[in-house]
Amino acid sequence: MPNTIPHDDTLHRRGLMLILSSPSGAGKTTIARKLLAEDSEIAMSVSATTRPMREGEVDGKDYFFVDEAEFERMVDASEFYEWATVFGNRYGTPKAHIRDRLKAGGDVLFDIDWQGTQQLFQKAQADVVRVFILPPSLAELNRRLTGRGTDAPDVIDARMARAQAEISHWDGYDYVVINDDVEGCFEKVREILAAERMKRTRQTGLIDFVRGLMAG
Ligand SMILES: Nc1ncnc2c1ncn2[C@@H]1O[C@H](COP(=O)(O)OP(=O)(O)OP(=O)(O)O)[C@@H](O)[C@H]1O
Ligand SMILES: Nc1nc2c(ncn2[C@@H]2O[C@H](COP(=O)(O)O)[C@@H](O)[C@H]2O)c(=O)[nH]1
Repeated sequence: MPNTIPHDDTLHRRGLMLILSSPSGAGKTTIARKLLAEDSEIAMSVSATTRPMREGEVDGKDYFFVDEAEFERMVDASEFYEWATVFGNRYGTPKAHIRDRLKAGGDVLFDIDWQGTQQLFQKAQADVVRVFILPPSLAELNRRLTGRGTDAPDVIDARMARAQAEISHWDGYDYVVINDDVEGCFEKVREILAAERMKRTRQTGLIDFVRGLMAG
């Protein structure tokens, strides 16, 4: 049995599913982009949506933009891990590639709402890490949605009107982080990810190493 310390620990643990949820505009996408830029062990789950594409978004990178009929076909064909209607549009997490990536020890990052989080947690409890991001205030949330400049005033109003209902799901998460400043929030999410990666139950590759130590 091997009793040397495994060097490449990506080969020695199961991947995890890191979920970021928040009311719209609190900063999930901002934190997710930073994480993806700095951490090569995590990859984004790209959702499918019926929402119209925003300026600057890229099909296949930000979302797979599909029409109602295609979304319905994907639901019928069981192509989604989870799906939900959010702000009047449909969003879903395609299964393709996620299972294989987790098995190979790669992590997957999800930017999904509380409904999707509940569904993923029911299906893959042991692999799921749930992080809820709060804005420092509702006024600041409004400023961020407006300042982003991607949505019409009626869309922003609808998202603000849902903000408190979204926040009410905060207690269905393992971690809650206030996104007051981007760097501070990002550091906290990074620390959560680092600690979760070290969980004994995920470090399957250590079993042989520990057995070797125990055997002397
Ligand atoms: N800590 C922060 N301070 C100031 N502005 C921020 C902060 N975090 C994010 N922002 C800005 O707020 C806006 C909304 O952020 P972002 O798009 O990341 O939110 P989101 O939670 O992904 O929203 P949605 O759910 O609608 O996709 C962006 O313009 C972003 O640059
Ligand atoms: N349940 C799911 N929710 C999703 C998914 N992809 C995104 N979302 C959530 O939708 C809202 C709005 O997103 P936006 O890009 O239109 O601003 C936000 O809360 C996302 O987290 C998904 O696949 N499943």
